Amino acid sequence: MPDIALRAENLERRFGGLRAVAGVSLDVRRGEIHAVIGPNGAGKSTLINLLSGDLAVTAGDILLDGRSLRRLGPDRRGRLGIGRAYQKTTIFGASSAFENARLAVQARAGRPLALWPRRRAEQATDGLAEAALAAAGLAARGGIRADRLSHGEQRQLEIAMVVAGGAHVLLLDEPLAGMGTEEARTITALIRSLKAGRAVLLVEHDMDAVFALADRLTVMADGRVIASGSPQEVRRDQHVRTAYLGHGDPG
Ligand SMILES: Nc1ncnc2c1ncn2[C@@H]1O[C@H](COP(=O)(O)OP(=O)(O)OP(=O)(O)O)[C@@H](O)[C@H]1O
Repeated sequence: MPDIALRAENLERRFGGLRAVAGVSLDVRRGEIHAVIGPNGAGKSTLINLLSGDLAVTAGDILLDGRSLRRLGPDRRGRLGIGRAYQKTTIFGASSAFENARLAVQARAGRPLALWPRRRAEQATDGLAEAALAAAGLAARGGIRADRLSHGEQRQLEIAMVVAGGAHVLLLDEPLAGMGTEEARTITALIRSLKAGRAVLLVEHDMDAVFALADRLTVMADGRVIASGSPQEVRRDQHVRTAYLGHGDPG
């Protein structure tokens, strides 16, 4: 049986007369990176917003391990294990990278850790924060003020915070946007390392990264899925080549 963590069923979102997402179904399995690609305006960001709970669905459903999330807001979804890396909006610039990671652990921990003896709770929180920083390649940068980190490191920190928050489903919206080659390589390796034990949904315009990372690819255009399958299958799909990738080889 496929190990489906997150499922979108006939998802739809209208903005007035526009169907930005028009009946999208897809699965994200544990241990896999499922990339969603498509031209500008295809509905990719809207889809991520529907999955995270930042936007309400017009129709359809979202299932996390079989449980409907449709009526839950982003905070509830976060506590159930859906983590979204927002572009810098969650980082406190004046706090250190470590303190940011620590806050993310505390936000997840809530009551359970609060019931522990104070010293033990603090040690556990620190340990989880350090582990998350290490997982994001920032083990040596914990003491640096977040606003002094490079652009790429700040993106690493956002990912560390999602990991620190205990997410097992990760929603990544253009994690490579605005990155230089070296930074993109670091983040690509980081994303690859995250899929062990987690389900990753990745929206990304960098096709080199997409084809390097994706285990499964869904192509959207005009709010609909026009193709879905392995990267090799999608690459061969004539409809996709015409609609999006152009006639040339995508890379
Ligand atoms: N809040 C909104 N109100 C009205 N229309 C919206 C809103 N958000 C998105 N849209 C429209 O929905 C469609 C899909 O937009 P969306 O941002 O999801 O596409 P996208 O695939 O993420 O594009 P890009 O690759 O440029 O980020 C577009 O036509 C967009 O103008």
